Order: sequence, then C-alpha cells, then structure tokens
Amino acid sequence: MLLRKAVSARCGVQGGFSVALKCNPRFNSGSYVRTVGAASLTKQSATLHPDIGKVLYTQEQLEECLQRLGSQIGRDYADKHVVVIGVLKGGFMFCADLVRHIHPVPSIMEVDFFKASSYGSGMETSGRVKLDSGFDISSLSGKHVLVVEDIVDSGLTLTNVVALLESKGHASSVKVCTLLDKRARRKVQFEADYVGFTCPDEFVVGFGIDYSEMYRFLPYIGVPTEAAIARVAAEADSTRAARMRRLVEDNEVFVSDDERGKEGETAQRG
Ligand SMILES: O=P(O)(O)OC[C@H]1O[C@H](OP(=O)(O)OP(=O)(O)O)[C@H](O)[C@@H]1O
Ligand code: HPA
Repeated sequence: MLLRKAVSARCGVQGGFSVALKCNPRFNSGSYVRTVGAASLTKQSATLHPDIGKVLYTQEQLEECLQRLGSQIGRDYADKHVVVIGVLKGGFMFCADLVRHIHPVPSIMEVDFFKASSYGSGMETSGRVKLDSGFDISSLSGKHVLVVEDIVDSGLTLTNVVALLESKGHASSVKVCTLLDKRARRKVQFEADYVGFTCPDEFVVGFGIDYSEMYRFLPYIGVPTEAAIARVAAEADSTRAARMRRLVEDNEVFVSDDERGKEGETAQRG
C-alpha cells in the first residue's frame, strides 16, 4: 500500500503567481500534485525562470481557459467527425492539453499535426509561411477541421493555413482555435473562432511558444527580460556565424559577398 503522506508547500513567483502544492515524499525529489483541478503542476510552475521578467498567464489561468474552450468546442462538435490539427511547433502543448479538455467528446475525434513556420529565429515574422509538404490534405475530405494554434499575431500563418485547407482539403468546415490573440499586430484581417486570451502587444514565450527555440517548455506564458532577449539573440548569432564559417571552411558552400552581407543583416536583426 502506498504511503500517502502529503506535505504542503507554498511557492510563489512574481506578480502574485502563487500556488499551494502537495509533495508526496514517496516520489521524493519533488513530485508535486495539484490541490485543485485536474492537471498536475510541475516543479517548474512554482519557480519563475530567471529569463522571464513577467508572467502574463499562470498555469492556473491556462487550466481555466482550457476548461472553457474544451466545453465550448465539445458542445459545438458533439455529433461530428472532427480532425483537430495542431500547428507545429508552437501549438504542440496547447493542442495536447486542449484535446484532453474537449467535453463532451465528439462522435469521432482524430488528432494530427501540421508544420507551419514564419518567424525563423527572430521576433518579427518573415511574412513567408512554410507549410509542411508531408501532410495528407486529402484525408480531411468530408470531415470537420479544427486548427489549433498557440498565437495569432500578424495573422499571416493562419490565413495561409486556412486558405490551403479550404482550397485543397475539401473539409466540411474549417475553424480555428487560438490560445492567444495579439490583435494589435495584425497585418491581415483574421478572426479565430475560439480564443483563449486577447494578448497585449508584448513578445511572449512559454507553453509551446518560443524565442529562437528557447522557452517552449515553460508551463506558463510570460515576457522575457530585455537581458535574456539580448543574450539569446547573441547566442543565436554566434551559432549561425559559426555554422556558416564551418560550411565555408569545409568548402561545402560558396557564399558570395552579397550573401555574406545578408547573413550579417539577419544577425543584426536577431
Ligand atoms: O500570426 P503570425 O504573425 O503568422 O504568427 C503566428 C505564428 O508564429 C509562431 O510560429 P513560428 O513561425 O514562430 O514557428 P513555430 O510555431 O515553429 O515556433 C506561432 O506559433 C504561430 O504559428
Ligand atoms: O509573441 C510572440 N512570441 C513568440 N513567437 C511569436 N510568434 C508570433 N508572436 C509571437
């Protein structure tokens, strides 16, 4: 029989983000169990990452949001055959959590992922959206598609994704659920069907959302400090520059003076 001796611990992070945790000593090195709600809090939830200056949405707020969206979507798709498509990479965590909260469960619910990327390693959209060519669009025919995204910013990614699914997918319907809607940044008009939070015009990370591939793992959403942004940009620059130098030294690529200039320009933008 398991010895269930729960030890309460109170942990706090910036901005009143404070949660009561229970730690089961049987699983020693800090296996935390949440005192309320269904999802488990990890040790990370209780500790603010040093690169994060401000938490915008705590794990508890995200949990409430998942429950709200899960009920809305469950109601709307109750008797339908739905294919939930998470947009990679940023949508991986939100999509995985969302499907577990959809209630009632639709008649048939498939889950798939689709790679779309436009930000490269920087903080500004490149405006060019690369869509994954390996995805079998014909499999969507006659089904209801729900695209799940972490954030709508300029609106370019989802405009392209939805246009592609509508023109080539022959789905019965295509709707979009986004965790964050940063309306102030729109470059094209785009309205999501389900929105978690309307997000302020700040560069956010966490819960799947990255800056130069960093911070996707955070269980909350926050804003990185200026020092962290500068450090990560410098690291990305030196990695890119080192890769370029290696390729040139190994004679694997010929880089024209023009291209060297562009590389420098990209590096400055981070
Ligand atoms: O509305 P938009 O301006 O198009 O921005 C939104 C997109 O930007 C981010 O993806 P990113 O290109 O950074 O790729 P990732 O998902 O692999 O992180 C995010 O995950 C969205 O897909
Ligand atoms: O605020 C953001 N953070 C990270 N990636 C993004 N892609 C669009 N907006 C953002």
